Parts: sequence; structure tokens; C-alpha cells
Amino acid sequence: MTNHAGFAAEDAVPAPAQAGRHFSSFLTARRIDCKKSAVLPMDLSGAGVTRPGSWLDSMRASSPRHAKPIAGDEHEDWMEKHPSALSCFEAVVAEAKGKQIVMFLDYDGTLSPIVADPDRAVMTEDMRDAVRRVAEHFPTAIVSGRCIDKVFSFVKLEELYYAGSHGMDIKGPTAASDSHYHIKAKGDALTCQPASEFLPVIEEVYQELTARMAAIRGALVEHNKFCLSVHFRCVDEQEWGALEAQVRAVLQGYPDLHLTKGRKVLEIRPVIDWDKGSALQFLLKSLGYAGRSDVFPIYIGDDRTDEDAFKVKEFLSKLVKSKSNGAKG
Ligand SMILES: O=P(O)(O)OC[C@H]1O[C@H](O[C@H]2O[C@H](CO)[C@@H](O)[C@H](O)[C@H]2O)[C@H](O)[C@@H](O)[C@@H]1O
Repeated sequence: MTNHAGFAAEDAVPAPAQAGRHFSSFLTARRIDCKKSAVLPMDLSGAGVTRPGSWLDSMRASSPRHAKPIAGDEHEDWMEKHPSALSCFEAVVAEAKGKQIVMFLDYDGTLSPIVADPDRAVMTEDMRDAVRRVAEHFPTAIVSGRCIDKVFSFVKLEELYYAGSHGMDIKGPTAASDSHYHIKAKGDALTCQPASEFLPVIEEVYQELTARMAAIRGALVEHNKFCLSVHFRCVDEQEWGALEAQVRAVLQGYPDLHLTKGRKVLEIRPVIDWDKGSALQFLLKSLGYAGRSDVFPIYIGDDRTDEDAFKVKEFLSKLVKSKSNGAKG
């Protein structure tokens, strides 16, 4: 569900699928298996998402200057499929009644505003209080592209679960050991790191990219432990093509890594079958909630990587269906 402003949000490509903030829930989880995190074939054609020639266009289209309004029928169709969470709030409440809510929250752009310097993306005290209060009532997890340590340094709430590195590093306050899901109970803590074998290669690529990006003014490489972010928010647009070419040149030597695009950022990740959606399923499973009809997970996020979690189950069509069947909202 989307709080849709009628314009493609900043960094949104293609526009309709990215506009606004999402607020989603699903009723049952798709099956996951941490052990079967298959290494997929390399896709240097653009992270399996976009053709190489279209990457620069996509980076440009993500700039507010280039963003186009979604018009006419296309807008109507899109709104029909992606109703605003706020306009459906009563339907969400009705659907959640009598069920255990489990809350999943993205960090950047959701709990914190988007700012030029990634190290300064702090959340407000009001937002922290709101998250604290949510966590008093429901199990709550932060699901972020950042490394856990960084996101924890911003959120500072020990009672939460954290899924950093786009879900590839999970920690939480309680655990029941489960070898099938690679859950290790360390004291009371829950951990899962399905991409740990990639740590050395990520470090190597970090060093290479940092060296190359030194020549591009404003470029920044952020180490997110199991993945990397190459930020171009502060890079002159004339340099974006060169930056992308440099990143691709480095990745030529690393077939087990792939490239995706976020909000003014290129993201480098291990090619494993694991994303924010897998993390969400893992957490539900380890909390004992997977597949239960009396559980109502909610996910709030603003980015394309959050859509991996939204895809876990067609909760949206369920809500749209219940709405057209007469539910309020
Ligand atoms: O999954 P998220 O918690 O949304 O993290 C995604 C990326 O967010 C951060 O970058 C974004 O926010 C920065 C601070 O506002 C902004 O400067 C940048 O342009 C955005 O792309 C973070 O720095 C990345 O490492 C995350 O992968």
C-alpha cells in the first residue's frame, strides 16, 4: 500500500512502482531456507533488473529535476493497484483485529529523512519514542541496507530485532536454535548471517572501489558489512556515467557480486537468494509466527529493496479484495 503523492518519488524508477511510502502487511509467509541460499549466475547486464544502457537514464530519472508526474489513466490504474495505506487505515485495523501484529520498519527514508551525508541520517527523538512504543506492544524489527552496527547506532533501541545488510545480518533479543534456518542461539541472542562467506570479497571490493572513487568528487563508498553502497547524491550529474563505469569495471572481476540501484546509490551485494523478504520470513519463523493465520505482519518502507518484502505474500490484493467486498476504508 502506498501513500501516493501523484508524482514519482525522488529516486523512483520506474515511477509508479516507487512512488511514496509503502505500508504493507501479509497474512502468511512464503517458504524460506537459509541453507539453500543458492549462488545465482552473475548478471553484469545490470543486476538482472535493467539493461546496461538504461542505467545512466535510470540514475538521471531518479533526480527530482527529471521526475515526471504520473498522468491520466496510468495514474488511475496505479492507484487502483496501490491504494494509500492511510486511506485504507480502517481496513488495515479491521483486518488486524484479534491477530498478533509483527512490525517491520525500514530505516533510511522511513524512520529518518534522506540527507546528503549518510552518516548524519539520524532519527528524531519523537520517531524513536514512536518506535519504542510500537515495540512495547508488538515484536518489532528494523530491516535496513545498512550494517547492523550503524543502524543500531542511529536507532539505539535494544529491545528490537535488526536485519542489516539488506537482511543478510540478523540479530535479535531472543532465539530458539533451529539448524534448518541456521539460527544460532548465542546466550539469548538470535543471529543469522547467510552471506558470511562473502566477507573477504566484500572487503576486497570495498578497498578497490574506495581507491577508484577518490577521483570522483562527492562519491562515497559505504561499507555495510555484507554489501556496499556507492553514493552519488553529492556527485555532479556529468560524472554519474563515469562513476557507474568504474563500479562496473570493478565488478567485472567479481562474478559472485551484483549491482542494484537505490536512492542515489549503487548497491553491491552477493548473488545469493536472500533479501529483505527472506529476512522477514526468517524472523517470523524464528519468532514462531510463520504460516499462522492469526498473525498480521506489517512492513513500512520506501525503497525498491523493501518491495522484496512486500512480495512475500499478496497481502495487498487481500486488502483490496476485502475492501471491494464491503470492508470499511
Ligand atoms: O534499507 P534502508 O535502511 O532504506 O537503507 C538503504 C540505504 O540507505 C542509505 O542511503 C540512503 O540514505 C542516505 C541518508 O539519507 C542518503 O544520503 C543516500 O543517498 C540514500 O541512498 C544508506 O547510506 C545506504 O547504505 C543504504 O543501503
